[in-house]
Amino acid sequence: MTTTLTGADIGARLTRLRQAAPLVHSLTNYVAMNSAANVLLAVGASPAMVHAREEAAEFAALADAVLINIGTLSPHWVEAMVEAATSAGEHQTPWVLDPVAVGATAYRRESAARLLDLRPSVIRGNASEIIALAEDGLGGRGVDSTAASDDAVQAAVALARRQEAVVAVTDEVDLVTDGRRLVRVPGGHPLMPRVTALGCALSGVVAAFLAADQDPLVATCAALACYGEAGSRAGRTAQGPGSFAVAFVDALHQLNPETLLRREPLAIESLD
Ligand SMILES: Nc1ncnc2c1ncn2[C@@H]1O[C@H](COP(=O)(O)OP(=O)(O)OP(=O)(O)O)[C@@H](O)[C@H]1O
Ligand SMILES: Cc1ncsc1CCO
Ligand SMILES: [Mg+2]
Repeated sequence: MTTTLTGADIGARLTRLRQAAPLVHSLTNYVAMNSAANVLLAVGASPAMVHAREEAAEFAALADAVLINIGTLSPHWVEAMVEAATSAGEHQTPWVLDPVAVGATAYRRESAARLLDLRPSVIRGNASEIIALAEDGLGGRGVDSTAASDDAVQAAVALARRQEAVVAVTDEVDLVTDGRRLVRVPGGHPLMPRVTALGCALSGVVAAFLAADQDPLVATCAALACYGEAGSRAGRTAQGPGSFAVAFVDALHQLNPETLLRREPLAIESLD
């Protein structure tokens, strides 16, 4: 059975997010911190980049959603991430894991495994990262993907079933699955992977949408669709990666439910 998610459905979720202005506690990497905060503000959320171990649990308890990104790890950060994820679990606060470059080193794999045990609501990565997580193996070229989202369908479904979580794989066409349903989200622009940390910022946007929705699969699709729409719009005026980054934040800020009405409905395919 296939149902759909229309542009109006996505617009309604964007409106809800902006009304709620969710506080997104972000433990993200040094590269992403500033751009991710600006992206979250542009979409209508309230970012806080708080990563000291001494306050991570307390802050996560205040937040509407939590983002944990392993991009620039060190032991103190990992302990803070474990504290924040544990606190999010205790408070039924949704949280997103971004497993940056998880296939690259044993330290990343071990740290990601500890975080997976704490049950993220959503895992968002590129194809190489999702394949590495699902197969507990190697993959990718540092933080960049060497695979396409279509190569990661089986891995994403298997990981979603094993973790009882939503898994999102981003690429030219994004994939979202909770192990029972599968959605393909087109959109975006080829300059997006040429701007660092746009994927990291997207994981924060997914967290913001989760805070305002009961269904994490639908919330994730809405986040990806809004991001893709803003990316397509920014690509119309950008001269290259530098001006794209600026145009993209402006496009996210200008995005409104009316502009989303023209989007093709997304098919929610049942895997049962
Ligand atoms: N070739 C492409 N065409 C259109 N959109 C793309 C393309 N590649 C990636 N995107 C979009 O870029 C955004 C970021 O996804 P990407 O897969 O680059 O994340 P990532 O590899 O984790 O990024 P980073 O590690 O730099 O933060 C997503 O919205 C995705 O849809
Ligand atoms: C470039 C880079 N290095 C570590 S994290 C990061 C941001 C993109 O994932
Ligand atoms: Mg990434």
